[in-house]
Amino acid sequence: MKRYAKCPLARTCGACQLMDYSYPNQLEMKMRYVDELLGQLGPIAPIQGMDDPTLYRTKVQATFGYDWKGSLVSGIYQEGTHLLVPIRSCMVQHPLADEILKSIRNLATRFQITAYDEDEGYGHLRHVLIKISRKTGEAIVVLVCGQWPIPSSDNFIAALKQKHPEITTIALNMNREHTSMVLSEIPIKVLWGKGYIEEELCSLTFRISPSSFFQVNVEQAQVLYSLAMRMARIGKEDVVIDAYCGTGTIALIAAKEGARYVLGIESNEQAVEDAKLNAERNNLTNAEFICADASVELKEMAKAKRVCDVLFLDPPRSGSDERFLAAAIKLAPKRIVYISCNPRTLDRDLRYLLRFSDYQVRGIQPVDMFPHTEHLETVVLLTSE
Ligand SMILES: C[S@@+](CC[C@H](N)C(=O)[O-])C[C@H]1O[C@@H](n2cnc3c(N)ncnc32)[C@H](O)[C@@H]1O
Repeated sequence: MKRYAKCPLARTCGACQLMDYSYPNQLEMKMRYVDELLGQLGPIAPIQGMDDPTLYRTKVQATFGYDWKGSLVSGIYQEGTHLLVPIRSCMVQHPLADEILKSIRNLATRFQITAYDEDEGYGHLRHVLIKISRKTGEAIVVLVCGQWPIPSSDNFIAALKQKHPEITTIALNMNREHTSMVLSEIPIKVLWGKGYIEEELCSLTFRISPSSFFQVNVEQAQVLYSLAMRMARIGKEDVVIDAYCGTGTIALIAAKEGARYVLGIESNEQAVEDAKLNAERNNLTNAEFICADASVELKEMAKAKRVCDVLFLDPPRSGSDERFLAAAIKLAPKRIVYISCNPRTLDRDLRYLLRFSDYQVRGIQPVDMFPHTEHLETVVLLTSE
């Protein structure tokens, strides 16, 4: 395992809660946590960590404000506070993000673009969201603003593009809400560029738009999805459902594995558009995508007695819900593969499935998708045989 220097900001910034521990110790702690929570439910395989647990994040969000000298800074709020910790370099983020943020700070100062003051409801730049492709090196930059236009907006965009030819999209999200959410509900508007980046995952190409979900650690996402596919054992005759499918990653990998038919269900319209284009881009004609609430759709499918051999679900941190889980039991797939970024809601949902059906947990596989933080992903296989 590669040696790395500990981050000097870890204690102040608070995003990397485990930075004080060596990486092997972090993996041990995560393993113990999963064991305490899920150990009674089924066998747990050793956690899959990274060889080099640094510079892995390809999605970066920074908040803008001022330091005590009045200079424009960007960073993150200290956990649970409104105290902005200025960050110039982060050891878990892709290095291009630090460079782009530095340029934005310099250009904003030059063009007298101010940081948005949430309490006063006054100022321009509130946050910047950056998404980077490891494969192509391209980047999307979303300017989250309380006011638009910002001073010299055209010159600012031209100068940013010139400084970073890697940026292929610059977009705007207006956010004047009193909220901790970075993006508001107002649709993101592309100001310049093609509107997406392309990433490679498990030998497929994926288009990622500014608002679509995509795993932030691409290297570990490949590990996660490969393990999920191994659990799913997809056969040539299998009908597969990928619920909460995002841009279609799991669905399309299952389609490539040779499933007869794959249906992806996702509630974010832009992500569904991306998923459809991703199917075309990868010449996969055995996958379809619909924009719907996963619980509503699965309930309809169960009512219509639709066939499903393998059901993947990869819900947000809040987990799935009883309507979805009850419909999954009724649909009776041969295998359920549950991918979760929150062991607590995973535990809650698994207990529901075990209580109200004959499904048994056959395998639990933790994957360290977020080294140095307290977060992790877990894949679980359930069958009723
Ligand atoms: C953890 S992400 C998983 C995405 C995808 N499987 C991947 O790995 O890229 C969860 C996804 O669920 C979607 N989502 C949230 N609530 C939903 C719902 N009720 N019905 C369908 N999709 C939902 C989100 O938009 C997001 O794309």
